[in-house]
Amino acid sequence: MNLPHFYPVFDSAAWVARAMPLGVKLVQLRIKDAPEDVLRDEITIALDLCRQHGAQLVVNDHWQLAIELGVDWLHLGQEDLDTADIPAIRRAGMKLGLSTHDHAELERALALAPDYIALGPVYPTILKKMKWTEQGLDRLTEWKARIGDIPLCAIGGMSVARAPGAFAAGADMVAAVTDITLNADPEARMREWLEVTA
Ligand SMILES: Cc1ncc(COP(=O)(O)OP(=O)(O)O)c(N)n1
Ligand SMILES: Cc1nc(C(=O)O)sc1CCOP(=O)(O)O
Ligand SMILES: [Mg+2]
Repeated sequence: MNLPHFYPVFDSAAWVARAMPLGVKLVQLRIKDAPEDVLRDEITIALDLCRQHGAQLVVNDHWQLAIELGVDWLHLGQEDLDTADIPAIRRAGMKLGLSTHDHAELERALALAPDYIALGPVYPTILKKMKWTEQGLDRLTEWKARIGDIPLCAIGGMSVARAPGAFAAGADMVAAVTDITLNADPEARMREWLEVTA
């Protein structure tokens, strides 16, 4: 499967609106802790924006809403897998990306035949508290050898400067949050990302 190499992750449709005119073709909407009506509105707006611009929207966590709203892609972590209805997600024709952080999680993910596998945190992240320390680039190489043709996404502390190293180590895609959202000029930063991942 040919997925774009740049995969920004945002917490609102407003960010998706900023990314679309720049030519971003794959974006994740990752909204934690919002009421269902807000989530529904945000996903609907982001989905419309992505469709207008020929981009793919990945919804994080909220698989029931993603099915209801006709989203094509879903991202789930290991805890999400404990409660998600994978057969229902597959029946809805959705493609699935899964988080992994250790070997057991990787084997669990592979058993579900995902459409991409994410490994993180490749570098330390300031976005959220995690029990895993940085995985490092060698781990990306190890993951790629194990998963073969399944696209591998590097996440956690990724930056424009770090992206080439992740690709050289075996990543097919690089996901980033704060390198964009905390930048003084997020649009310029996204353009840099598009250049380095072209
Ligand atoms: C591309 C990508 N990789 C990993 C994650 C993390 O998912 P998860 O472990 O479920 O944690 P939350 O993002 O839900 O806090 C992701 N969202 N995207
Ligand atoms: C949401 C997320 N998941 C991770 C994982 O390792 O599963 S790391 C991460 C945060 C990514 O944000 P930033 O690019 O700002 O480090
Ligand atoms: Mg999750």
